[in-house]
Amino acid sequence: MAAPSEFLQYIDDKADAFIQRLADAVGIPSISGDAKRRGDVIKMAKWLNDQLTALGVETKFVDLGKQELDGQILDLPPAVLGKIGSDAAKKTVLIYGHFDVQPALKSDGWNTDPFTLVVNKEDGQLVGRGSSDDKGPILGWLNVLQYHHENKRPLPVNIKFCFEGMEESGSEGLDELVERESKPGGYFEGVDCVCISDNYWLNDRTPCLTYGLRGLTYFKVTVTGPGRDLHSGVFGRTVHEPMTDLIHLMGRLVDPTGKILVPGVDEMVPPADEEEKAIYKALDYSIADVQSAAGGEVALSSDKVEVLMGRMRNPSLSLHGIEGAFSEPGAKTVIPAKVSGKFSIRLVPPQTPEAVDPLVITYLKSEFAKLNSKNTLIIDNLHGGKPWVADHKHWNFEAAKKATRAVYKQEPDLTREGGSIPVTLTFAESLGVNVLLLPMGRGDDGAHSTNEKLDRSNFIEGSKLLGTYLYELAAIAK
Ligand SMILES: NCC(=O)N[C@@H](Cc1c[nH]cn1)C(=O)O
Ligand SMILES: [Zn+2]
Ligand SMILES: [Zn+2]
Repeated sequence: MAAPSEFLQYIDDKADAFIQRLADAVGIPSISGDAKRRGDVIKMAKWLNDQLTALGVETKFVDLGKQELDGQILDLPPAVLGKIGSDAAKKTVLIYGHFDVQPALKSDGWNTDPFTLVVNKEDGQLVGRGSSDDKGPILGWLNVLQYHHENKRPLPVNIKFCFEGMEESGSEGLDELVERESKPGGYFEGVDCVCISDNYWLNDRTPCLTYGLRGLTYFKVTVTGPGRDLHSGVFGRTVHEPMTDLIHLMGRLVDPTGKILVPGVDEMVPPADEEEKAIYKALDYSIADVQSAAGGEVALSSDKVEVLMGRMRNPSLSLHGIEGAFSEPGAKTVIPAKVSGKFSIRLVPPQTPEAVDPLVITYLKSEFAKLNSKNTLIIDNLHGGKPWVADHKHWNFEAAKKATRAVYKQEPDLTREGGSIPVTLTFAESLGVNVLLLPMGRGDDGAHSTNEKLDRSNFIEGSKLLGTYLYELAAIAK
């Protein structure tokens, strides 16, 4: 069943109003990882709830409990659940998205205020934190709802919504909710398939459907010893310096070619055979794409297949930062008393946090022991999630393929994503249904980075895609 042309026209006609709504959403700095912004994440939950109810969705907030962050006990932002339609003759699709964002400061290198959406008339870019990850896609669903509500048109499928405000910080509390509500009599009872729009095309020209995500395990490694910060002229070469120990440990985790040095981690993953490599070779991707998205000529290899496998089917270990280190301008001659290094490992099947974490912990302890340092090592695992791979021949993917052809007049790439959305696997396992990732944004959107953007055409055509997918779902026999 093709989407009505009236729907497609409506999305074009309302484009400016939809962009204004995106500006309103971006204007709420809903940073889940910053204790000071927790009120804004909750404000964003309320904003989204108001939008949904105004468009005819029956909603409810679900309290997810409390969290300890930066030494404070904070309320977790509520999940926003919704449902619209209960026609037993129609399929029921569960839509997930997240309304929290990554931190962003103008001083990180943004050209404009991250929380004021800038509409660039020349190149059509909508610049602001969350424009692509994940407020734009969430609002794409609202755009679809608005057409049906305003024009009193029935939706082609029943929809259930699950929106959370902690995705960028480990989705605390969500797995329990999903597991509970997937049981008979639960909120998600009757769901036939799941759709998540929260990742990106591989490049800036070819839409894609995504059937895999990497998992994640995130560590904080603290080295402490001195009772307070010290003068390096007085204590240099006199005491064990926490930063020296930490840098040594961090330097033993991964080599400059990306090889993970923790014994057993890379080795868990079987090498790709020629048949699998052919999948990556066929994708519309080039070294120029990765370099243009990265903003520098920094690809690890000149072989496209190697680069794609590094992102899609191999694990990676990234060093993220050091808390407690001197990082201000100037030349302070300090020996920091306590420093915490942060790193994470992206996991691929068959890796799980349960299998990888002990290897990391044992290795860090043995490397630290070799230093004969009198400092203390503390290892914390902050959060984790398993990788996920789906059947891309399922009717859920078929519907999305048809929708992509209809809207973009292109065949979508089939990709595995390098990022992580831990709840995806929980949906797949708890509900026992197929999960599809249907991205709206492009590979160069700069999610998690400075000057994050969503192209106007991706927002508008992407809204058409999401609506058309619902019509194509309705047309396919289960
Ligand atoms: N768009 C999905 C995404 O960005 N997911 C995050 C999840 C995460 C986990 N810990 C912090 N963030 C990702 O980094 O992949
Ligand atoms: Zn996201
Ligand atoms: Zn993200």
